[in-house]
Amino acid sequence: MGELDTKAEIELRKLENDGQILFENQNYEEAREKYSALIAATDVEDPHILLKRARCHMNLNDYQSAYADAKHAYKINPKSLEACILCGQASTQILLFEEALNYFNDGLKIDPKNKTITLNLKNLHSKILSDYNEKGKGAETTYSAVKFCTQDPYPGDSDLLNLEYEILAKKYKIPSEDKVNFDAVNKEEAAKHAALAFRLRNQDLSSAIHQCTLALSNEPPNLIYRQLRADMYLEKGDHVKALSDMWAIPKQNRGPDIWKAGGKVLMSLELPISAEFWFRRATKLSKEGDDEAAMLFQQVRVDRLYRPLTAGYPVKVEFKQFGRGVYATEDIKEGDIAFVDSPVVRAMISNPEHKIEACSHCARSLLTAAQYFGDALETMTEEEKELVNIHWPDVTPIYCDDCRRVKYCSDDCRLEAWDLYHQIICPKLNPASSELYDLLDNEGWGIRDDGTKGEIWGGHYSLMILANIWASIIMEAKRLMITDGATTATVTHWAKAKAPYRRFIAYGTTSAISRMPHMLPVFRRVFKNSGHEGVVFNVTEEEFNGRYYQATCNLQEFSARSTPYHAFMKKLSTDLRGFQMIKYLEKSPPYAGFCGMFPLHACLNHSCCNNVEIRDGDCNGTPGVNVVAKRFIKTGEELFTSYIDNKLSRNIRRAWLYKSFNFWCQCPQCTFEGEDKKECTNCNAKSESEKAFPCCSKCKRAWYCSVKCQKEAWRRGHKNICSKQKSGTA
Ligand SMILES: C[S@@+](CC[C@H](N)C(=O)[O-])C[C@H]1O[C@@H](n2cnc3c(N)ncnc32)[C@H](O)[C@@H]1O
Repeated sequence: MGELDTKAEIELRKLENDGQILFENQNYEEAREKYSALIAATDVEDPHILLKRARCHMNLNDYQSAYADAKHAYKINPKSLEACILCGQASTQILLFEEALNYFNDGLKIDPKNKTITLNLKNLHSKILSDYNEKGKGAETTYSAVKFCTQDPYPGDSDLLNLEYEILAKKYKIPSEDKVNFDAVNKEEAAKHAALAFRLRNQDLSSAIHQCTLALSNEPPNLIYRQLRADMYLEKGDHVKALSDMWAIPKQNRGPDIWKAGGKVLMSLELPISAEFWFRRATKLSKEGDDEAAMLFQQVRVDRLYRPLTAGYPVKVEFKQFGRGVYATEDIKEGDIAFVDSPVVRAMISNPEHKIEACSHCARSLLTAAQYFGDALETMTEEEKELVNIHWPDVTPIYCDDCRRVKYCSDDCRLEAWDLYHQIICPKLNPASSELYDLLDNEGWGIRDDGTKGEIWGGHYSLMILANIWASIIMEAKRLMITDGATTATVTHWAKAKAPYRRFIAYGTTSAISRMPHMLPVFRRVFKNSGHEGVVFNVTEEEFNGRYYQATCNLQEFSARSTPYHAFMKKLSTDLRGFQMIKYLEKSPPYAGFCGMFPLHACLNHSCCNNVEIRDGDCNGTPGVNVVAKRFIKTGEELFTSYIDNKLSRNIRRAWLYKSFNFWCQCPQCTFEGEDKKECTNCNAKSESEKAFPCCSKCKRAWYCSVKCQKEAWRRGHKNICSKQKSGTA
């Protein structure tokens, strides 16, 4: 046996040596074959061999395979500098720029001065820039958010519409069906009064309206007179009467302008569903050419959806050129909380380095004394240990009774999670879902359907975000179906169940399925079983892509601000013996990281000179986010967060934002900062010599061809951004 082993070992070593020699002789094809044979022959996955094969792939321009091997090596040993570099290089080639940046940054944590990484980062930036230049700056001004937003009705809107019609009938005496008197038509008499009305319109509006009324009493079905009177009522500011006339014009005869004008009146009467209905018709009839109608539609919709969320905060959500945005309704002082928000869905971020337990439902930290104090706990005196025992809160997790794979901080959380989503993905009830937890435990790796081992989930965030979204949609559809006494979940049930997630926009340039082709079958297996016959949910390709990018665009990291350590400190401060613990309490506690989708926070647009920052904070007693003013924000001003590292140079910032979020940033920082030393930041004149233009002596981020340009730029806005402290989202 021993001899056989040795023989096999010799064979393996020979394969490795041959591979090395072939590689050195630049015969990458054959070297790759040797390494493949070596990998197939060994049970133990060796990151060194994987990296060697990855290098062969790189030289053969097979970047996808190089990335797969390098990532495999990185998974086995995330502390390998080589793996970080190769992962970064391969992902740069396949245009996964964010991944590349993350890998290079990981590498810099291991070796902060690594020259290869510095060079590769330069290469990455120039790749992003060439992408940016290719796509062109022509797109900069053509962006209009309204084109991306649907006008589909929300489930339940038809009931609300009927309610609004009742209000119109009762309060404003506008009947839902027009009851026009078609008897006694005297066209000649009518025409005389109408002619007078036209003549008087610019001199005496009230008399003109009176004449038009006489015309209509002589010829009630005349739609021209009715529209004329509606227009004049609008001019006079008598909106309800104007609406009454517009209402009396049969639907098929209303032109887009009437629908739009009626929508405006309904908007002013605070009847949003009817207003949406009228603006929708105006948009449709104008063949989507009427941007004002489309914009008004979104403004009404946003107001009705977000007003409940902003109640009690000095902010409101409005729809403008860049879509939804958050605006101050009162002055907000520096350091004040503008609003707090809790996630509609959340999941823990996997951090194999320090795994801090937390409640998987509400994100409360379950940090133990052993995790905080480490080895010091062993060496403490008996009295000190006693202090820890008495004052460290009980953080024993409560497991799901059935699967025992999910932890909670309390029975309340366990029960709530069960009711809202967990029973759909509890492995005890739905065995297929154990795959999800296995993938979580293995950072997205597992055995694929074709029997090979490799990465299955390749997202930047926890796959439980998507799992929890779908599970909660299924649970809600099921609940609605049972409440209605139905045996199958209807289209309306599904639409209502999905409604909370319609608030989040999605943007992505590549297909999530092509990025991780092995994941969709797993989700399909898990969600086809809801434990209820009439509730069948198919994770379609569109659903997978859409939700994947919804999460990508809107997720925010957060963690519980108050941890068991803080509770311990508080209790200790009331204990006279507490002082002896001070020496152990210097380091801040480790946090359990979560990511979540927050409905109001997701409306914050980006600026490179952001005026708010996101901090961890409680919302209704559970961990959420606080949106805090970084400086004084005037009433009416928009609140901006930052999506990126603001310290990057202008062109890199803009290229990143374009690539990841599909917009060219036009914030003051981008407007009044230059990127080319030989181009005047103010007038765009190019330097005729090799010499750069003189730069702003303060911030050194703008170049001017003349003192005149410098002064002009300063006045126009450079002074507001010059030397402003740059910071990313906290
Ligand atoms: C998290 S959302 C912010 C809210 C978004 N405006 C909406 O209507 O849902 C991110 C998206 O908002 C838009 N956006 C954010 N900041 C922007 C800016 N400074 N200029 C143009 N569009 C921006 C982009 O479409 C981006 O993909």
